[in-house]
Amino acid sequence: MNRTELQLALRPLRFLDAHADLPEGLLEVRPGRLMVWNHEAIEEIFRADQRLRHPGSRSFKPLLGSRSLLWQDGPRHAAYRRVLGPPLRGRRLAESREVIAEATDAAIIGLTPGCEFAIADWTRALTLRIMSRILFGGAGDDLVTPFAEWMDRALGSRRRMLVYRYLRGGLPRPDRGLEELLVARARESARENGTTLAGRLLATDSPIADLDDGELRDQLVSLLFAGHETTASTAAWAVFWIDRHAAVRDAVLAELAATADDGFSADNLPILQAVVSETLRLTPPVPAAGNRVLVEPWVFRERRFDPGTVLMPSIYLAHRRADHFPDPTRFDPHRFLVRRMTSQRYFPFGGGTRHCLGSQLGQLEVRMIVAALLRRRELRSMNPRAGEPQLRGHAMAPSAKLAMKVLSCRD
Ligand code: HEM
Repeated sequence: MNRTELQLALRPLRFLDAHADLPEGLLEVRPGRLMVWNHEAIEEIFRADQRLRHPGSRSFKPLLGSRSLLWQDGPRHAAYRRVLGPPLRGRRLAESREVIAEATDAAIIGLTPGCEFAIADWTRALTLRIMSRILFGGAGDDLVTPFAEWMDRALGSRRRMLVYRYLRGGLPRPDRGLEELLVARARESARENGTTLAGRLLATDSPIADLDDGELRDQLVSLLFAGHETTASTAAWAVFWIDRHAAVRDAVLAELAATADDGFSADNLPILQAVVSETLRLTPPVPAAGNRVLVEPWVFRERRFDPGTVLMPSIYLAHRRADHFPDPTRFDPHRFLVRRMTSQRYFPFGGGTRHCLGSQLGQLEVRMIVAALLRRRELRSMNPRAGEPQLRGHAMAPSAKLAMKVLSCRD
């Protein structure tokens, strides 16, 4: 490992901030490994995505499994997207609305006046329950609790994560008992309720119905992981940013007071949606999209990159370019009300053939959680300095120390 890689591993955000102004938007971390945030290069990479390889990160492969759809390529990957994509977008999202509303309702009841709670833990527990119900049809404490404990063991401490990554060959797998429980729950759900995500994965007419237990396990873990950590961080950051900006809070509250919409329609709640978009810009839960590996030579601005070069699209750096986002470190949802962002400059959900399958579901959850919280509780941050951007695993998540206090109930 060279000096640059060491700095990136030990102090990733400080390292990224120090390079944000590099005009070319490219940085060779070591020979054959390129961080990319130049918008023209990003456009080329996402356009060529089908011809690139997506091998996944060394540390996450043991966690999610070597056959996770996150690093499959070719027809098998396309089949996964055909099966999982439709229920997670468009009108079919209405099927998840009740699940999100019920789970959020139950979580808010526990927030009584005077209580202080860690916002990131609270949103994480909630979004894991939601994802578990969408996947299996039931939240199941026997499954959700050990899953959350395992995630915390793997990602809860940056120091521990570095030890796993560099000394133990990757993040830890869950206990065998939990893996077996996940698989059994999925097969049971598919027998009883074909409309769950597990039911769709295992439907007899699905192009991937031949899944063996090992490959099924990898997809269940991947969906639970990708579907809750990211959404939880976004919701927690959104609550934090709203708390820090009184004018934004007032504007969102006024918008909510003028409609009965629970957050389902972004069109009815443009200011709340702008808050979600700006949260995803300034504190993107996934700071770098998945690694891409060149299969053919690539020439960009007269520089030639050989096959085998690993490209790392940096969402964090692209979102902090001052020429694209004036005063980039300022939280300003207004930018999303006056301008349409292009997908090479703003890509919190990645792009190309790997564009996040849950982008619409994730934003829906965040809107509904934030809308319900603001409507029903008056909150204040107890220690805003703990809201300093930081990483949990590879993801950006507020510190477990960031606490909110319930000042009063509004319902
Ligand atoms: C605000 C919430 C979320 C954010 C910011 C987010 C972000 C991302 C990003 C950056 C990628 C990588 C894309 C790339 O490499 O180009 C990704 C992939 C993925 N996400 Fe999300 N995600 C979110 C919510 C969800 C949810 C709710 C699900 C639920 C199913 C989900 C499922 C996936 C899957 C399956 C992939 C892999 C897609 C593929 O490789 O074909 N995500 N997400």
